[in-house]
Amino acid sequence: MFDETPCLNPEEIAMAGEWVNSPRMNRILACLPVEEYGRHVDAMEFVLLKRGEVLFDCGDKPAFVYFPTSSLISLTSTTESGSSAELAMTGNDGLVGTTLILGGKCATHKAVVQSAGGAYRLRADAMRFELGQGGHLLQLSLRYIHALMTQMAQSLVCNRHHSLDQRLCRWLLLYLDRQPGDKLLVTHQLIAHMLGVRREAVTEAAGKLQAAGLIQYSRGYMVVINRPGLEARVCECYRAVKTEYERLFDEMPEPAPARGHPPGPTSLRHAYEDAQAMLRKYTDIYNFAPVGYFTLNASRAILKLNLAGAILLGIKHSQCGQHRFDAFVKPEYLADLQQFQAEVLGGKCRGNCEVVLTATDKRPEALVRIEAAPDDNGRELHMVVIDITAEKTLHEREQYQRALLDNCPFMVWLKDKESRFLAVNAPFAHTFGWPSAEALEGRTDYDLTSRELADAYRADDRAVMASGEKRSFEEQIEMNGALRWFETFKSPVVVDGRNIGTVGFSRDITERRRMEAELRSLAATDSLTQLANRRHFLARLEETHADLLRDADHPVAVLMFDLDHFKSINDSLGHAAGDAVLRLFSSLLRDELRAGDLAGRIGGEEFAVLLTRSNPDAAAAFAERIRRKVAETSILMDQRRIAITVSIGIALMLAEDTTAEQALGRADDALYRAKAEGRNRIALAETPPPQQVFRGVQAAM
Ligand SMILES: Nc1nc2c(ncn2[C@@H]2O[C@H](COP(=O)(O)OP(=O)(O)OP(=O)(O)O)[C@@H](O)[C@H]2O)c(=O)[nH]1
Repeated sequence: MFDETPCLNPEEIAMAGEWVNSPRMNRILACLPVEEYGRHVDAMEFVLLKRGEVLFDCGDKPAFVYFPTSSLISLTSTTESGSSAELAMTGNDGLVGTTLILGGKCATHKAVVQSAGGAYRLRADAMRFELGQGGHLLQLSLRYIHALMTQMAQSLVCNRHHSLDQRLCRWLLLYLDRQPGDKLLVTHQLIAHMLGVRREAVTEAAGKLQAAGLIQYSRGYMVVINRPGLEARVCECYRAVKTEYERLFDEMPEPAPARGHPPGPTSLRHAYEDAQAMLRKYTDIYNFAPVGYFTLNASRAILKLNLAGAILLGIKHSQCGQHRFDAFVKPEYLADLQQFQAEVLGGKCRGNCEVVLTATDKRPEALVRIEAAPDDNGRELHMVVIDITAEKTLHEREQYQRALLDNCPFMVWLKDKESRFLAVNAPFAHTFGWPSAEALEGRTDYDLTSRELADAYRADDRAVMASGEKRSFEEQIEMNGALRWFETFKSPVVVDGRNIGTVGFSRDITERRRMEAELRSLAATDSLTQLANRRHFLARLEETHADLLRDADHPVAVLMFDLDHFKSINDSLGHAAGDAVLRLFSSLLRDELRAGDLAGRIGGEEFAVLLTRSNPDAAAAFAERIRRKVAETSILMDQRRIAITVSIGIALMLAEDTTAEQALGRADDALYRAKAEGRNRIALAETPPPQQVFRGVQAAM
């Protein structure tokens, strides 16, 4: 029938290339509502058809339905003797594969590419599924078949009753209406074939049209240069077909890019561009949304889904219709999903449901939140599916972190670089008397404490951020009327090498401090007398000596005391009585001390006293007061009155002393002398001269 084998010449490629890229160039596809269009487009495949290519032959089972955009397809019928004629032609006005739509198994005609160009094709099974949905595509397809039958019937009438000139005009105009541009890549032989007449007759008729200035032809192609002239000359068969085709598109509810009068190539192109722009926008929003969009029918077959949805399920975007959503849901969640669907379709207001999707080869199991609404008829479910696995994991991790923080015995806080609290733990909020940790978020130290303290904390934070170093300190803060000790650690929070805030830990160490003080005191105290023990007394003696070396203007006196004949008390009355005497003497001693002075028990019944900022006279007066008080005191025990006396040695600590114990040694020597001289008396160490010290004391004795 065609003298060329299937091919594309450069001119055809240029023409096709100009038009190939938009499914909306096909008027049926352009008439589909955007939603339905979006669903089909993904399943379609673009093909560049070569002139002479047979899409299917009579008796074939068509594997695809074609929606030509810039190609033109002839539907032809061939007799047993081999002669053929064109039944109808289909271009961007329709589809090829009507057998499928009408439910037939095999094609009753042949579909052959008459003019090379582009087409989109949909697999037969996908088309059947779409037709089964009863949507706009079905309506349009049936209407198109009606228009096609009109074209066939009109061709039959025309071929029988009208002149070849008119038939040629009809054929050329039908051709032009179905493909872009005004150029027809046809030979006289081809036209003759299509019209079922001899080539010479076509050449003659074409010659007339060319002579009338309506067309121009050269070998292989024809250009229409006066379309109105052709329309004036054509018979009514063309207009009958055209009217039917316009009705097909005009009565569709959805606005189509091409309406009203037959669009010329330019207006058609604009309409396509607008439609394409709108589609691109819509498709982008729909497909690149960060959540999955799904439309399910009553049995939860996926009618439509976007790119994110396809990725979530691990299926191809074009595979909608082949899957049920249930296949991706873990079985234990199916009942809830079904109930959710029933409630949504039944108009009950259920916010969402959460189900777990089974793992795919691209991702592990995913927890998704589904929000849904019914379509207008309450039959389909429009779902937004959000993968909340990460959100849930994050939430759980936050709960763990919160538990960790709240159960931490420290107060913990995080501050931004403006010293605003980003997070604090429950102990922190509790310590400052706030109802919850959350209530402190966004607040500052100025909301918690005095301006002065808040200023200091702010300065600390800045110092930590500026230096990038940790800081720790102990401080005493008045809290609820009581002074409490806190130990605080602050560190910078570093992200990508920048200090963006601080993290702090603090704990109340009031009790620890109290215990430490108690331990220190216990370690320094003689348990029997509650005076300083020997170790503590000697330590203080050392410190005092060091002070004296720095400041010799404040003399220090060291006194040694020893109870006289103490052994006899022990021996005669027992050890407990001896202890009682030691305690009594200690209390007498303590009563005479000024602040800054220290008394210690440095041996069994030996005591020492350190008098700071003293002088020989004052030290002697102190010693004398003690001696007299002891002598005047007696203890009644086992109905016996026990009299006690004490001997005392005094020495001044000298700046020349190389050790503190030298002064103690001199006081001990003086004590020894006091004992030797008869006890119950005071003796002053050799240096400084004794007469200075004893002035007035001797007189008292
Ligand atoms: N009850 C009691 N006795 C103690 C304690 N420590 C030491 N002693 C006794 O104190 C006595 C000290 O006796 P001595 O050193 O001989 O001195 P003294 O009897 O006081 O005689 P002079 O010091 O020379 O007057 C001993 O009997 C010790 O056992 C103590 O903690 N309690």
